[in-house]
Formats: sequence, structure tokens, C-alpha cells
Amino acid sequence: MSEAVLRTEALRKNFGSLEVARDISLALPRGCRHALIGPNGAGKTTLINLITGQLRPDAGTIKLEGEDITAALVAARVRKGLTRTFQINTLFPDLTPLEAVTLAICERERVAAQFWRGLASQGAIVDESIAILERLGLGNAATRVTRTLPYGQQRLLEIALALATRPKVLLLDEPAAGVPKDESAMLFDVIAALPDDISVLFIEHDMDIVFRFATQIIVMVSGGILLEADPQTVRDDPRVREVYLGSGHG
Ligand SMILES: Nc1ncnc2c1ncn2[C@@H]1O[C@H](COP(=O)(O)OP(=O)(O)OP(=O)(O)O)[C@@H](O)[C@H]1O
Repeated sequence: MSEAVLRTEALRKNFGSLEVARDISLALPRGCRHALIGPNGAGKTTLINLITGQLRPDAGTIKLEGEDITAALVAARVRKGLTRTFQINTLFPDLTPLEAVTLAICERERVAAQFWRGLASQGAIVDESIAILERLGLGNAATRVTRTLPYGQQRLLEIALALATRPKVLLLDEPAAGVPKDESAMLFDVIAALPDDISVLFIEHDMDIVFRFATQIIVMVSGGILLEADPQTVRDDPRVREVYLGSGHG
């Protein structure tokens, strides 16, 4: 796990006079399951947006497997293997998971036009699609219409769609948001069991989940990294307790 797949160096971003990213330097090792935590407004989503290219940094660099991608467009980063989950409600609620994942693979292969000729003509792609859905425990839901699926399964489908891009780095912004607590642990079981060549960085507010699933925790406060350490060290750090965990946690 020592080789960094993704590296940011001294990333900076201001919104007017508000510093939302202050010298963010971090490295994601291959296969990691890192959590990004911090109080509301700390800059977690902004950092994900900077990494994926939705936002441009004012300074600093982002490297994927050593290649400087700081100026690359979002779609180019996805093609290189840097992916975040999509919001399902903006996608195709009337498609089945099998259709949606197949379409995503067709997009990756730049054969999207063929998708509309029907699934029957897409043998290898459909096989890959089924394999992804089964990996995420969605095999039985593959041919149901997405909008009729339980919310937890819809969130899993978001991850399935991200997997269709063959990510090296997967960025998950609150992947279990809105999912009941017992189901969110199941969802994170699936995330933990993703192929170990995929590096995962996830934002999560539920500390039980964070301490259970993260191999390393990055704590952000006011646009900067307060601490990056293993869960036990983060749990024991008085600064973290003070600024983030507060009473009733840890
Ligand atoms: N487009 C924008 N323009 C101006 N300010 C913004 C913009 N986006 C975010 N902010 C501000 O930047 C700060 C960081 O926001 P961000 O959403 O990154 O925090 P966060 O740590 O993800 O918070 P939360 O846990 O509440 O999602 C906040 O003060 C927010 O109000």
C-alpha cells in the first residue's frame, strides 16, 4: 500500500476571501480505504471537486499515477481512472440497472450509439455489466426499473456506474446519505470489498462507520488538513475531539 496512486500537492482554493482549501497535500496509496472527515463547511466536498476537476484550484498540483492532471477536464480524468459517484436522481430512473450500467460501459468504450440497438447485440458488455452488478449484490435487481428499487440499492447502483468506468481512484461523497443505519453498514461492506487495486476516498459523517471501515482518516478543519492518521490515533487525538467529535462520539 505504499505506492501513491493519487497525489495532491499544496492545493489551494479560495471563494472570495474564504479559504476553502489551504495547502492540501495528500497521497492515496493503491487499494486504500481512506475517510475524509471534518465539521460542516470544512471543505471536504470542495476538495473532492478539486480532485475530480469540477473546480479549478488557484494553486497546487494533482497527479494521477505520476501524471500531472491539474488542468485535465472532468471527462479526461474519468478516462484516466479518476471517478466519483454520480447522483442517481439525475440519471435514468426508468432504465434498469442492467441497462444503465451497460450504457455506462458503452460510453467508456465510446460505442454508446450501439447501445440503442439493444442489449442483445452487446454480449461482452452485458456480461461485464452483470459481473459488476453481482459484485455489488444487485444481481437480483438487475432487470427491475431503477426508480422502484429501495434507496440503498439505488446508492449501490451509483457505485456500480462508477465501477463501469474502471476506476483506479473512486471518490465517494457520503455514499450512504439517506440510507438507514443498518443498511449503510452493508453498503460499506460492499465498498470495503471492492477490488483491492481500487483506491477509495470517502466522505462520511457517521463516526461508527468511519472507524469501522477506514484504514486511514484525513481530518479537515477550515480548509486545511488537521491530521491524517490511522483510526485509533484520530480517535485519541484531543484536537480532533475538540474540533470535530465533540461530546457523545469516540
Ligand atoms: N461555490 C461556492 N461559492 C462560495 N462558497 C462556497 C461554494 N461552495 C462551497 N462554499 C463554501 O465553502 C466552504 C466549504 O464547503 P464544502 O461544501 O466543501 O464543505 P464540507 O466540508 O463538504 O461541508 P459538509 O460536511 O456540510 O458537506 C463552506 O463554507 C461553503 O459554504
